[in-house]
Parts: sequence; structure tokens; C-alpha cells
Amino acid sequence: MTTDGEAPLGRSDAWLADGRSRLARAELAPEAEAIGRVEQVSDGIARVSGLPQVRLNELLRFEGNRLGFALSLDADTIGAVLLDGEEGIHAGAPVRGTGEVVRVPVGPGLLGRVVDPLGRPIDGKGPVEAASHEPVERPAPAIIERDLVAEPMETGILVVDALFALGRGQRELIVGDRATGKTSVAVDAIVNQKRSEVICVYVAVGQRATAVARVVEAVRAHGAPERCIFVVAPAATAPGLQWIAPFAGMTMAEHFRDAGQDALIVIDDLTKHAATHRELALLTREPPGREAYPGDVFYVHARLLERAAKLSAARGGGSLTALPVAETDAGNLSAYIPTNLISITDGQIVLGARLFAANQRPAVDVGLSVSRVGGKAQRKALRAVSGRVRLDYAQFLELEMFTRFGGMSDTRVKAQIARGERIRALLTQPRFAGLRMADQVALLAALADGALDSLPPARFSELRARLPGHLDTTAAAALTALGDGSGLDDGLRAALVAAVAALAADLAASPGPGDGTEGGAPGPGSGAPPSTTPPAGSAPDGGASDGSASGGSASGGSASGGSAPGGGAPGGGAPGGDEPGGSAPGGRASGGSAPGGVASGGGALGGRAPDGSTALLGTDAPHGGSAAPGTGAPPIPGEAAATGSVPVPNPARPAGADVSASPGPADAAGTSSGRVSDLPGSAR
Ligand SMILES: Nc1ncnc2c1ncn2[C@@H]1O[C@H](COP(=O)(O)OP(=O)(O)OP(=O)(O)O)[C@@H](O)[C@H]1O
Repeated sequence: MTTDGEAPLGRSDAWLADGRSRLARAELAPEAEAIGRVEQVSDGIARVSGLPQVRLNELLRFEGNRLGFALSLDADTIGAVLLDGEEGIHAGAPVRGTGEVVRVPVGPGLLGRVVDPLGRPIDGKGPVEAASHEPVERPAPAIIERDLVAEPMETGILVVDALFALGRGQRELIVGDRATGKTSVAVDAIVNQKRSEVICVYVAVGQRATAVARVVEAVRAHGAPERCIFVVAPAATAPGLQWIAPFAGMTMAEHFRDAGQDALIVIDDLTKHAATHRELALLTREPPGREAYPGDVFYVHARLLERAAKLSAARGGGSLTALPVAETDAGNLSAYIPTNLISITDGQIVLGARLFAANQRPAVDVGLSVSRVGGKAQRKALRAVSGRVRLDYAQFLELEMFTRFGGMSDTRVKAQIARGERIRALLTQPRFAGLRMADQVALLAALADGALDSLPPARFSELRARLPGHLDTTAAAALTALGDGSGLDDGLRAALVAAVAALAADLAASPGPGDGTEGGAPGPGSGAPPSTTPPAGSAPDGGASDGSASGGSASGGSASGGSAPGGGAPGGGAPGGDEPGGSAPGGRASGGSAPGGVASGGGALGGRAPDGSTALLGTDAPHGGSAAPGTGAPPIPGEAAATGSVPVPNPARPAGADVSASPGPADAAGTSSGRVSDLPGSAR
């Protein structure tokens, strides 16, 4: 051996000696690792045996590093919800407990990102930088850690900010039938936060991927996406992921709340979350209760929404406002999940399908909506001018119904109706056209002082669009004074009203666009062609839908051609008469533009007549039902009515069935007050 040859031998000897000494120092002891076994996999659930020490909600690791969590613990097996799908997981595969619960990344690194409920990016913008990882299930702040809701959360939507003001830290349910604008109200609230410092989290549970993409796009186009997080679990994702999505979103929002910031979370929607919870519960063989939901569905949503709170100064003074969304079926607010959520939250914004079809958008039903804590948080100036609006509007809705039956020529009543029509036109607001608080104050003060009386309601949309710029130039001092949060003194009010009056006079003097866009339309025969009028609940975005009903208020005409979707029985449809119980010409309901005056019978989609009366809405037309002739128009929810047969949707009734011949239970329900009891199905 050469010297060269000995050197490597010496190094390996040293390595061997070092290894031996370390081995001698090592304390060898047996270590137990519990490895369970998958017994069965189906429908996103794995039944696992052999892991007796696993705790509820513990994270489990399956083969291929796939994750799941323990949802139910039985004597011998665990019902585990799979978070990454079932691929590669088969009976007999090993499972390990982790001793951990499900955690998600939190922190500013998530802002502007679209992530799945585990915080994994799905927007192709690279990995998320997390400040830390927090459990998805966390306890709600204790009472002592909370403060009163005292600051407004402005949505920019006049009807909400003026009549159902929200406060930071409040939980307000947005509830309504399918396609009544629930998401739009929530997204408008998010978009409006571009004027504030509020962090927004939008959680999509069980939505169509295209609908989610539209929301993300809308916020990117109109809002402040750099302060938004999108947590997305579309309908096609594993039920386990959909289940944790609201909890994950809440944890991400809580991070900002706990850092003393203000956050807003929209959960769209909890009805689908409840359905996922029911699905998982049934698959893990939990005993079903009412409507087959497991008994803990109330607890699941209560513990989720209790995490929204306004924190005390000692805890940093941050707030988390929650806007959960719930879907009703045929306006039935008394179904299990909507009633649960109504009782958990601090109020609800109810969206009505008939109002929506009548082009009253946002279709907020002022009779059924309420905000239980936000009123105290409303800005003083806005409170000063919005006080009478709700009362005036509610009175108008009742009066309007009575005027449908003719008579009521009293000048005082006429004035009230005219005022109500103006309120209605003012409360109609397109999407992404949020108003500043000062704009809202100016509009409502001008309305109350009669400064808008010379402007036809059809021109209000122009007024609203031009108002912010006009106030900026003509009433800058008043805007500054209002921005200070002070109340509305007489001088300030006069300045704002004068500015709005000047703009209204300017508009009144200039020629209008010809066809109204809301709140009644100008001339007879200006109804939208039936072929372009969407059926109730399927109106497309913006202008097209705006034009359909309100623009479609041809007065005194007869029902225009086309048949209502789903057809209508002879005698139903939209009669052209403007008398109550007017003679139905026996035609089919036309799409859109029910003629002016009082539409009678069922099945017409329509708008508002220039005289302010509400044409019959086609809520039952798509179902094919039709009302008997001469039954009178059904009330818009919130209005009183004493009609006989009410053309309400009745899922139990087969398509094409004649309402008058076989009145369904919903028809028998009283229609006297527009309250919950009047809603279809609620009397049952
Ligand atoms: N203020 C508004 N002005 C004009 N169009 C509106 C307004 N609000 C909503 N819409 C339109 O109504 C349609 C339904 O709205 P949206 O999707 O928000 O309803 P939804 O109740 O959330 O529906 P889904 O039940 O499918 O979730 C959309 O096409 C939307 O653009």
C-alpha cells in the first residue's frame, strides 16, 4: 500500500469510529406509531379502523400524503372526511393520525389571492406567503372581549345604508330565492370597501365555478382586490373542502380582526354549506333530524358566525362583520336553515323574487328586512334624513295596493303615492354604483324637502349617476363638513338640498333618454318587447334587465304577444285592463311589460305602470300555473292585499295546473300583511 492508499483508509476508520460512538450514545427505545386502516371509501368519506386515540376534527394522513379529518367517532371506526378527493385511497390502505387539527395560512400574504379552503393558491400566482398557520376552528371571542357595534359598515347601497344600516362587527343575513341578487348585494358591499380600509374575504361554497369567476372579476374591475381574499370551494370540489371553507375564511379574516383592523366576510352561501353538512352527516350515519339535517346544524352555523365580532379596545378594537347568504325556496323564510340563520344573525336583508322581477333592484323587501344593531352605528347625518323614508315607503306600499282597486282620489293620498314612487325610484340602484354617505344624505334630504318633485322618477338614475361629480364641484364645503362625522345642521342640509335641486332642475330642463330605466316609464306603448324580456329570476346583467320591467310599463295596452315561460291556461295571463279583476282576454301571459294599471290574473311578467301601480309579476309563469281571470293582482311582499287567488309559485303543483281550479295551500294563505305568514309555503 502506498501512502496515498492509506489516507482514505484512515478517513473511513475515523468515520466508523464516530458512527460507533454515536450509536453507543443513542438511547434506543421502541416507539409506537398508530397506523390505522381504511375499511371503506365512498362519496368523499373514508371509514377508518385501528386509530382509537384520534380526536374529533383531528387531521389524518392517508397514503400519498392525502389529508382528511375525523368528523365522527364511533366505537370501532372513524368517519373521516377526505380533503383531497378519493383517488389513490383504497380499502386496506394505511392511515396515520397527526395529533393536529386542520390549519390554514393567515396573514397579509393572502391579500389579493384566490385560494382553496386549505389556503393553497389556485390563481397561478405562485405560493402564498403565510404569517402563520391557524386552526380553522377557533373559539369565538368571549363577551368580555367584545365591544358594542358602533361604527357603520357602509355598503354604498342606498336601501341598505339608509333603512337597514350595518355596523362593523354585525352579522347580517342576505336571504332570498334563487337569482334574486343576493350575491350582487354582498359583492357591492365588498366593492364599496374601496372607499374604506376594510379587508374583505369572499367565501364561495358550492357555487358554480363561472359564478365565482364573475365575482372575482367584478371585484377586480370595480373594487379593491388588493385588500380581498377569495376562498373558493366550488360545487365540484370534495364535500370536505366545501365544509371547511367558511371556517377557513373566518380564520383568515380573524387574523386582521385580531390585529386591530376591520374585516368583512361574505359567505356565499350557507344553505349550500348546510346541504354539504347534511350530506356528510348522513354518510357518516349521524341520525337525521328535521329536513334530514343532523341535529348539530344550528350549532355548526352558530359557532361559525359567533366569531364575527367587534373587539374591545383591550383586544385591539378590531372588527369582523359577517354577511352570510342563504337561499330560500319559493320565498319560504320559515324553512329550517333560513330560520336558523335568521335567529343566529343580527338581522336580515330579504330579497323578493317579485320585486326583482318588477325590476326593483336591489329587490330588498323593506317589510321583511331588519337590522337589529346597525341603526345605532348609522352616521348621524344619514339617520337624520332616513328616519321618515321607511315609514313613508311602507305607507305608500299599502296605499298603492288599495289604489289598485280604484277610488282613492284624495289629493293627500295622491301626494303620498307620488312621494312613494319617488322613494322607490331612488332606492332602485344598479350594480357597482355605490353611493358615498354624503350622496345618500343629499338625495334623501332633497327627497324629503320636495326638491325632486319636479323630476320624473324615470330620470332618477341619471340624477344618481351625476350626483357625486356635481356635489364635488358645487358643495365641496358641505362634503368636508359631513366627512367630519358631524350631524346635519340646517345650513349643511340647505346647501346639499340646493345642490341636488339645481341638478334636478338641470335634468328636468334637458330632454330625457326617451325610455325610462327605472321606476316607471314615460309613454304608452313603451314596453319592452316580450321576446327580449327574461322570465322572473333570469334577468341578465345591468341594462338589459333594467329595461325590461320598468321600461316595460306600457300603459293601458293589452298584453303583448308571446307566451309566458311554462305557458298559461286560458283566462290567466296578463290582461290588458286597468281595472281590478279586469277582463282577461284569455290570452297567454306575455313576457315582460304587463300593461299599465292593475294587471289581473296570473302569469305576466311586468313592470310598474306610470301610474305607479305594479303590474303582475310572473312568479308563477315559469311553473306554468295561471290564475283565474279577475283575481286581481297579487301584492308585492310587504304590501297588504285581500285578493283571492294569488299566483304564487307552488312547487307541489304540476306545471300547467290551473290555480283557480285547484287552489294550492299557498293560495289559501292569507295575503293581508306581506309578513312571513304570507310567503308561499310559510302557512303550511
Ligand atoms: N341592482 C341590480 N341591478 C341590475 N341587475 C342586478 C342587480 N342586482 C342583481 N342583478 C342581476 O341579477 C342577476 C342575479 O343576481 P345574483 O347572481 O347576485 O343573484 P343570486 O341570488 O346570488 O343568484 P344565485 O341564487 O344563483 O346565487 C344577475 O344577473 C345580476 O347581474
